[in-house]
Parts: sequence; structure tokens; C-alpha cells
Amino acid sequence: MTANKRIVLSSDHAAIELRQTVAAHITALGWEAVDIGPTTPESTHYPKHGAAAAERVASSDCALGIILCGTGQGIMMAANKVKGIRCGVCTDTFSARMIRQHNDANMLSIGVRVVGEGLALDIVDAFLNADFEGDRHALRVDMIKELES
Ligand SMILES: O=C[C@H](O)[C@H](O)[C@H](O)COP(=O)(O)O
Repeated sequence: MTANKRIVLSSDHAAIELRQTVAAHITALGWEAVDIGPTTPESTHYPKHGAAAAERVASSDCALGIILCGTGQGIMMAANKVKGIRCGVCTDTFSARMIRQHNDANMLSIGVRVVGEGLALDIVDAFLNADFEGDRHALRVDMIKELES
């Protein structure tokens, strides 16, 4: 894994509690959690929170990002609009591992209304414990990057 141990976290109003649980979890694992909120429960809009987290990763301020909303879908769509971001929604640990190994994902999205806390933390672990395998997968990730230019 990278020398940059900073992971940015963000969410909308739906996932504040799980986001804070994930932040504590990854801190206990030795990562630096950069939690950019929000912290208050008022209804808010996932695109701005997904984009804000994605900018931290795209700028290399943070090595990885974990974002959450009700389904994980809307905030993932917003994050993927930022150049350099490869973010997937995961509801299972296999996918969380594979988006690192095959897709070199730099962000993970989780839906708090889809998975429970225990599975969410297992998904985070699977994502963080996997590394990009390169080789034929690098060629394909390069093809994704070409679509951005
Ligand atoms: O993809 C979008 C997310 O699931 C949002 O968390 C969800 O749409 C928010 O819904 P509501 O405003 O009803 O809490």
C-alpha cells in the first residue's frame, strides 16, 4: 500500500453515523482518517460531498477515499465525475477486493440503507487489504484514463 496513509471520508445526511464508525475503524487500523463531514443531520446533497472527497484523492492529498450515502450510488456517480477517480459501490467483500485488484479503484462507496455496519466494515477491510495487480489490468485501467482525456 502507498506511503500516503490518509483516507478521506464523506457522506450525505443518511450516512453520518456509519461514516464516523468507519473513520474510527480505519484509524484503529493505522490509517489517518480525513473526515470532511458533514457533521450535522440536516438533509444535504450527496453530489457536493462526493465531489469534495474525490478532489482530495484526485489531488493526491489523500491516497484513498470512502464515501457513503443511502445507497452509495448517487455519491459514487458524483465522485466518478472528477478526473482520476475510480469509485465503485460495494455491497459484498468480493467486489471490494476486486475493484482494487483489477480496477485500481481509489475510492469506495457504501450504501448505509443497503448494508449493515458489520458488513460495511468487512467491505472496508477487503478494500484496504487488496492491492492493484497491474499486468493486463493496467492496460484496461489505462483505457479508462484515456476516456477522460
Ligand atoms: O443516491 C442517493 C442516496 O441514496 C441518498 O442518500 C438519498 O437519495 C437521500 O434520500 P433522502 O433525501 O430521502 O434521505
